[in-house]
Amino acid sequence: MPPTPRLVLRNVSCMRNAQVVLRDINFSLNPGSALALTGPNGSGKTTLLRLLAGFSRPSAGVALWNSLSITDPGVFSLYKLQLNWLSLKDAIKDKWTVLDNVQIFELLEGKVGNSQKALEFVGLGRLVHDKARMLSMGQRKRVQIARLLAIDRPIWLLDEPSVALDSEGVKILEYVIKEHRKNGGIVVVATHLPIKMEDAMELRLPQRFPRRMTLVDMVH
Ligand SMILES: Nc1ncnc2c1ncn2[C@@H]1O[C@H](COP(=O)(O)OP(=O)(O)OP(=O)(O)O)[C@@H](O)[C@H]1O
Repeated sequence: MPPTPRLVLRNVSCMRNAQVVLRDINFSLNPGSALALTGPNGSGKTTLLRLLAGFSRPSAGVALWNSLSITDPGVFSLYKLQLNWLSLKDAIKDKWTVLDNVQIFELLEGKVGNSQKALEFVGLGRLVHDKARMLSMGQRKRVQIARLLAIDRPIWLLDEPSVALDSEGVKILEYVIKEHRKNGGIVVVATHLPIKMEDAMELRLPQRFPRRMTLVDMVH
């Protein structure tokens, strides 16, 4: 018997403001697998990530973790401890040091000793004692990647993780995703920018509303 997929979306649809945002989405993710969510602005990538995080419920269909519905209260309290969430809202406290901004997540996780190493790994070793307000946008994104490493939970849900990263930062991101998958982690990335993830599935969400033809469409 093949193993039960860890994460499954079955016939999932989602309505927002009386409009269908997602229609009949199906996929399964096993330990070590990755999914790239792509599609135009407004096609529902973040909405789908939020469903996977259990932040909202599907209007139809079901999201399963180990065959259990993730939105059932008893299941969600365990499932949420499996998740690492990275989004454009970085939850970085400007008045805290760079190290504190990672360490607080590690401490809340009941762990110690990972934050400094994680920050060094993402290239912020020299800045650990600086206030976070000094960081550039790309450095703030690196802090978020350091949190992924310091907390080290199995399911990573990443919304536009490479925005603002330079080419070295993108390579670091690709490397940590690869290592996480080698250790049996699952990675779901919503992105407009190419991120190399070997053997990743791609789900391209369709344009929600047919657009009028633009000058760019006419040229092509
Ligand atoms: N809470 C909400 N209430 C109403 N509509 C919403 C809500 N969240 C998202 N939407 C709508 O759902 C659609 C999909 O939004 P979503 O943010 O998921 O798209 P996206 O593919 O992530 O877009 P982008 O590439 O611009 O980040 C949009 O039309 C958006 O306006």
